[in-house]
Amino acid sequence: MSIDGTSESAPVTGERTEDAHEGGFRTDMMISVDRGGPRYGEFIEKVREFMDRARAAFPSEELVDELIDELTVVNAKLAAVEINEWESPSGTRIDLPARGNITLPPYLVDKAGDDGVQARVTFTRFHLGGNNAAHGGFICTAFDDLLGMTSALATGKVTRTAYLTVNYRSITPLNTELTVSTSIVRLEGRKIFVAATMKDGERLCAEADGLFIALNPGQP
Ligand SMILES: CCCCCCCCCC(=O)SCCNC(=O)CCNC(=O)[C@H](O)C(C)(C)COP(=O)(O)OP(=O)(O)OC[C@H]1O[C@@H](n2cnc3c(N)ncnc32)[C@H](O)[C@@H]1OP(=O)(O)O
Repeated sequence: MSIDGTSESAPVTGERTEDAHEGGFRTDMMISVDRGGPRYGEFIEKVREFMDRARAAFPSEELVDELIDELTVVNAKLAAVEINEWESPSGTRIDLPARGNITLPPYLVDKAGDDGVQARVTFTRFHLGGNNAAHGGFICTAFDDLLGMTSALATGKVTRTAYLTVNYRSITPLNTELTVSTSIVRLEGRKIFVAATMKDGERLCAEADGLFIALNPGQP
């Protein structure tokens, strides 16, 4: 059944029409660790493995034909259970790496407080930039999400990125557990200045500084 229960194959709109929007990221994130059941995390890992394998594969024409048929079946099953962004397990399952959100590189949070976050992130073949190094855009994605989390925890408010500057200091390897540490630089009214590092052991791979803005009520 689709979001409104009227169509079996509604487009992926993410719209939520039955409730007024309270801000860029809803104040009630409708966090749950139950959605999708106890094996949902395993499902997400299979999807991530698929993304890695699709990126790495050189299939024959016959295999491509076969895969298209199989994926058509899988996509139809998922289309039949589409739901809005607020209630989807992907993004709200805080018990899973990166909240079960396949848009993000998988990370595990070790510490999260109002002064910063420490996490371990691992880039895989899907995140390849070139020559076995991570793509810079995915490094930025990891920083953006973990700094967004940092800003939210420091203020208790819904925030959005105003700017994010990333300096790539050395090669960021794939298939290696990297540590990300974030901190609050200063708070000025609605402005949250933040910073972060990403390291492979002691080696600095990348660092970031950013400004997040606490949204006003109703701000998109
Ligand atoms: C636990 C869950 C964790 C979830 C984490 C998710 C993280 C993901 C975060 C994102 O990726 S958000 C998506 C990317 N960002 C956007 O799409 C934001 C698009 N831009 C906007 O919506 C607005 O420009 C913004 C909300 C950032 C600011 O607009 P406002 O109208 O609210 O603020 P305003 O323009 O009045 O500026 C407020 C203050 O910030 C300053 N400011 C705003 N943008 C700035 C900028 N870019 N650079 C420097 N200063 C800036 C501005 O000068 C001013 O300073 P003062 O108060 O001192 O006068």
